[in-house]
Amino acid sequence: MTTPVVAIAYHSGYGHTTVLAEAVRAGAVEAGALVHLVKVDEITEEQWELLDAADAIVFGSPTYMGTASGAFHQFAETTSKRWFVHSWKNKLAAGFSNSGAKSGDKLHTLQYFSILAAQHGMTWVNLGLHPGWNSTTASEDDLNRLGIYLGAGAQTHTDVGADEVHKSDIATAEHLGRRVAEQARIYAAGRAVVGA
Ligand SMILES: Cc1cc2nc3c(=O)[nH]c(=O)nc-3n(C[C@H](O)[C@H](O)[C@H](O)COP(=O)(O)O)c2cc1C
Repeated sequence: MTTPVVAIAYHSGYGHTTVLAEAVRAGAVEAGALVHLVKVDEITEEQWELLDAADAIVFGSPTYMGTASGAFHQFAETTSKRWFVHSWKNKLAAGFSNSGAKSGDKLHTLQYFSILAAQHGMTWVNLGLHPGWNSTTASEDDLNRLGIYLGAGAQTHTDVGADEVHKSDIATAEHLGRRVAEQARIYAAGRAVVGA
């Protein structure tokens, strides 16, 4: 059985989104993937090559002013060199974001990631979970407590440290990592069968 390679390309200004990136990594490793964590604001040429060789790239950023951070946008603009030659075409993609407010417009950040993926011809992997915390019998500790389908969302109060990222959001990010690794394995096996 092939080992899927998952890269997590993320930015975190103050460490909260780093906790989620590490959770995505833990989930993907649990599902048998080889995982590379790449901080996009410190990316090296070797790490660009890791992204180029990955089966899946998971994009992550805090939501700043209703979108991904400036550092992530700078990275995204630099990916245009890959876009020109379609070198990321048919890789899998997914995303996660953290915000201070419950919504905080982070859906827009996830939509932005999915459009970035589409521009590269990548195939988007959604969260694959029903919403949690949406009935009187549900709990704030449910998986996907923020009820997002497109990717993994997290909310962390703006006056707490990275050690207080919500455990449900961490578990949801782990779920995304497992799902991306599982989908990458299925995709790679299918490609081997059809010779693509
Ligand atoms: C410049 C800036 C802009 C922000 N914009 C938003 C926003 O649009 N919506 C929101 O809910 N939180 C916003 N926040 C709060 C961050 O999303 C939140 O603190 C997050 O946990 C930061 O993650 P990080 O530590 O990985 O940078 C903003 C924070 C900063 C510093």
